[in-house]
Amino acid sequence: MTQQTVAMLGTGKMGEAVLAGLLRSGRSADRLLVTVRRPARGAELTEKYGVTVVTTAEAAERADVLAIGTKPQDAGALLDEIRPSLAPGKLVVSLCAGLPTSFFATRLPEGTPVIRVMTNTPALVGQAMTAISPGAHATDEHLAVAEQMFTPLGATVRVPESQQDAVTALSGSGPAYFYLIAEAMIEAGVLLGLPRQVAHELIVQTAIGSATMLRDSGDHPVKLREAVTSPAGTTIAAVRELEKHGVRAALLDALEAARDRAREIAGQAL
Ligand SMILES: NC(=O)C1=CN([C@@H]2O[C@H](COP(=O)(O)OP(=O)(O)OC[C@H]3O[C@@H](n4cnc5c(N)ncnc54)[C@H](OP(=O)(O)O)[C@@H]3O)[C@@H](O)[C@H]2O)C=CC1
Ligand SMILES: O=C(O)[C@@H]1CCC=N1
Repeated sequence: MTQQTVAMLGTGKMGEAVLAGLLRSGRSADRLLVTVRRPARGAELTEKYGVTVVTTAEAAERADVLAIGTKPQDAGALLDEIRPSLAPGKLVVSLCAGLPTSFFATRLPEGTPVIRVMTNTPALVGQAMTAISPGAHATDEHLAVAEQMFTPLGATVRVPESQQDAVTALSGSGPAYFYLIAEAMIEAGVLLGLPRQVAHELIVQTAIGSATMLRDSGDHPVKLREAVTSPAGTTIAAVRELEKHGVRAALLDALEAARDRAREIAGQAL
């Protein structure tokens, strides 16, 4: 399959992570266009990645794939800019949390194929988790184009669009939860008297080791946790505190809140 030209419309934290991931995976910079709201941001992206900054109209004309990387709240205004210049056959790929493909379809020319993806910032290091859902006019060929775009950035999975708000709560926001836990564990190390840098190194390597075992062993997390938890040992003393403080229930509530917020964002944008 030939490399398509991808335009990232709205290149902030997530757009940049995808852009960097695409370049890192071997896509050439001359197949990548970006649009920005502020010229200084455009200059920064060109200097860092060698990509071309274009107007929204140029992106709509030149790119095969238009990736929407604005905040959901800014997507409507962007679509108003795209609509007059969008030629038939262009694929629109939304990175936006909450917004259904119908949000895009109703604001773009009839028949425009739209794919909704939920990816995450580890795209920067080739470890993204991307969930892909086709909208009304997206064919298997369009899905293949989206997969060709995101597979080099990490893992991909196809999900029904109805599951995308849940996906957003789990893997879209997921890195933030792991960083929060890492931050808290490093603080605990400081509380226990370790130098901050040592605590940082211990927790980062422990996170990498644990994540690698989770992925590579194929074992359920319960089995891996039990293997660490010696009878009358140290781990069970900590686990008792975590359970006492409701960490499990907090995570259930937290992810439900994230899912609900995705729905609310959609409700506000429609
Ligand atoms: N951050 C994350 O981890 C994830 C984010 N997402 C989704 O990705 C999208 C972007 O999020 P994030 O990167 O965090 O947000 P940012 O605010 O960092 O990025 C959005 C970018 O869009 C730019 N922008 C807004 N309107 C326009 C326009 N009309 N033309 C060109 N550029 C425009 C903004 O410019 P300016 O700099 O002027 O504000 C900004 O650079 C959201 O929809 C979010 O739901 C999905 C998964 C994970
Ligand atoms: O916080 C957000 O809304 C975005 C979507 C998923 C991760 N970050």
